[in-house]
Amino acid sequence: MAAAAAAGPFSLREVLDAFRRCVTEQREVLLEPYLSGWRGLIRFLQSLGAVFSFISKDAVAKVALLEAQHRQHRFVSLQSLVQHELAAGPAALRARPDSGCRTVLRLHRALRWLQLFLEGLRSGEPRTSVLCTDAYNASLAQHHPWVVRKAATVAFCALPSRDAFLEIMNVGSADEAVAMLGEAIPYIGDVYGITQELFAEHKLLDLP
Ligand SMILES: CCCCCCCC/C=C\CCCCCCCC(=O)N[C@@H](COP(=O)(O)O)[C@H](O)/C=C/CCCCCCCCCCCCC
Repeated sequence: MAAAAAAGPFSLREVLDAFRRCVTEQREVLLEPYLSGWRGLIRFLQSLGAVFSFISKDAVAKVALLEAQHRQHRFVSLQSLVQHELAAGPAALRARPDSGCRTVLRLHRALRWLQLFLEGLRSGEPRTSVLCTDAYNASLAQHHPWVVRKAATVAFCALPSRDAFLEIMNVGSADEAVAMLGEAIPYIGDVYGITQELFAEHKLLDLP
């Protein structure tokens, strides 16, 4: 938990750099920058206040689980993690509530939410709660029970304005922030696309 909650202000540039460093020439997704990108995002979420703590706690726990596996097995990439866990057989993997694969899958779905949300912010729509709800309904919501969906949509009403979001990104003027979003979204989309293919290839997109 401590590592994922590391101090320091949010910087979209750092998150962008982390996701840019994720993808290798061989189209592998490196675990270290992937987790670093998530740690940056979590820092942002934690700065939004207690109303979002049930979400950040879940994200912190998932990143911490992957950090522990990264330390223990020295996985370099998502591909090596998947290969290692599949070696025990698909049935054994499906039975594990603490597998790296099911944890990555949850973050992977959240990455799709992020991609859609950032696209919305870039589009100029000022109502962040609407942007966030739309992105959520098109991604994570279908995997969450009613009570989580309800709590999430209530929390979204407490989101700061679009202008505040652009300021918190810490990259200069609103125009510069929007430009950086345009730069960041394809990197995030690339990581999402490669992970989606990897999980589809191994029939892991519905891990319980
Ligand atoms: C300048 C713009 C930058 C935007 C930065 C956004 C920062 C967002 C940081 C983190 C995103 C949250 C990641 C949430 C991961 C959720 C994983 C998940 O689906 N977990 C559920 C299933 O887990 P298992 O039970 O199967 O282990 C779990 O039940 C979830 C519980 C918490 C509710 C999750 C709601 C997620 C809403 C989407 C994030 C909204 C954040 C809004 C902040 C802008």
